[in-house]
Amino acid sequence: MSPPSSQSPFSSVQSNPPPPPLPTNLTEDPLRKFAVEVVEILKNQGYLAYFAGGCVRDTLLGLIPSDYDVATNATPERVLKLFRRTVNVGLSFGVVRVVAPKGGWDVEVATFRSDGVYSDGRRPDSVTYGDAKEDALRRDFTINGMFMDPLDHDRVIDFVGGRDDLARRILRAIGNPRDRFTEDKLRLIRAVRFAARFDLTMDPLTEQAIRDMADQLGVVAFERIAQEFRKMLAHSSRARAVSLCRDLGLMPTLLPNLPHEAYQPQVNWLVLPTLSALPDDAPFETALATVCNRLDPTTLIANLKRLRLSNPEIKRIAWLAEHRHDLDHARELPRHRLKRVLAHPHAGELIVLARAEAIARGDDATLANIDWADAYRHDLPEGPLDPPLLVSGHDLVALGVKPGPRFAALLEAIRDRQLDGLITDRDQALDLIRRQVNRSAPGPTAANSSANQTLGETPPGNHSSSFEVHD
Ligand SMILES: Nc1ccn([C@@H]2O[C@H](COP(=O)(O)OP(=O)(O)OP(=O)(O)O)[C@@H](O)[C@H]2O)c(=O)n1
Repeated sequence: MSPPSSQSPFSSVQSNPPPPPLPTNLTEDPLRKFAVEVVEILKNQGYLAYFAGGCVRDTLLGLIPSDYDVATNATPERVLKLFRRTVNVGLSFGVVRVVAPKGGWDVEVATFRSDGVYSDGRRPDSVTYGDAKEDALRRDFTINGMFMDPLDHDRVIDFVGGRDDLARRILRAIGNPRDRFTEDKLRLIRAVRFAARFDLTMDPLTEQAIRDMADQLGVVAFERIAQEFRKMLAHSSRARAVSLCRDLGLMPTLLPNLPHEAYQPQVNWLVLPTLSALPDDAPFETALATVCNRLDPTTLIANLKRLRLSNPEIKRIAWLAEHRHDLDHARELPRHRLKRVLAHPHAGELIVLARAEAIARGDDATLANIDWADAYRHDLPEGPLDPPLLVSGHDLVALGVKPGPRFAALLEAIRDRQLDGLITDRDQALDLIRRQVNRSAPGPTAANSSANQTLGETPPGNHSSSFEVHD
């Protein structure tokens, strides 16, 4: 490591005009203020220190960075000594997390380095501390390879042409794309995420390298792939991201067993217009349910487990997938069934998904049904869906029903009728049971099996009541 120097080593670097003044919401950002303090402390000790990577890109795009990375020529050991609250997040890579004195904020400080061989296709086997230029050249894309000096009017230090590419909206790997992707295969999907998120055109060489190496994405741990996929699907640019994954051949690794059109560029795939029709802030679960729309439940769950989703996430997506068409004929659905769907915690998300699909299909009749269901949902009373039971198990015994599975089914059917607005008092409920018991005579066996058959869930669009008694 060269001795600390306060003189800029960047005289050979293309000198960029300082970016326009930062918007007030950025200068007031407490995380940025803390990151500037970190740079200041390093510089006061005679070290070089800059903002690096994604936070520079975001600032130049006028966005508020969600995190700040600082690159410096101070060794990790020096960084650990200079700051009181630190976490050693990757000493072998020269990375130290510096935590704000009162907590709440942290900034990763990394020593300028060049990476050794990447034998696992994900991380370098070793790193060598170097200078800022070497540190820029080891990074993935030109837009992510810039530094910024917040103490010198946000001067941009750009060894890789990132500023031009950002201005021309190009996503380009630094140096030879194949080398960058060979080093770290996760970059294959990061490229898609950045291109979609910032609406960038892919540089042809970078694009060709992704196409050629797409099947190597699978060497990366699924947790990491899933993190990237999740970020893509949670962002409003999700349709372009999924379309790029398809066009570049990444889809089979992300989600195997999708229908044929999910992997074939130029083939009409309804999922893409549906993703475009989702609201910008739709959660990633809604988007993933959209992408997986034609998977059978078992394959769907296998895919979601493979992506290492949590159980609540899997349940949420599986529920959306199971009920995705329930509202297409909402006006014709038995009320108890409609109310149960609409009272579900994810009903709002289901409406969003069903609406987007109807828009994508240009299906105005279905859209009208979904809008009607949405209005109906807002008119539903707050609080628990199920009304108080009008009859009890004792009543059923008194009426001659033998305890067993039929008990629960009969009580459920009474509730359904209450929800349908067909019965409102105890006498009506008792009468209904009496008639059901009489119908089921001559033998309890016949009665029980008929009740079991008819008291199950009614399929969507099926008009028959779940109770066998006809008014
Ligand atoms: N596989 C990777 C991951 C990261 N980086 C470098 O490390 C920086 C920080 O990485 P990360 O925080 O993962 O991404 P960001 O660029 O900050 O993007 P995001 O806002 O999505 O986190 C990147 O800008 C890039 O310079 C890289 O070269 N190769």
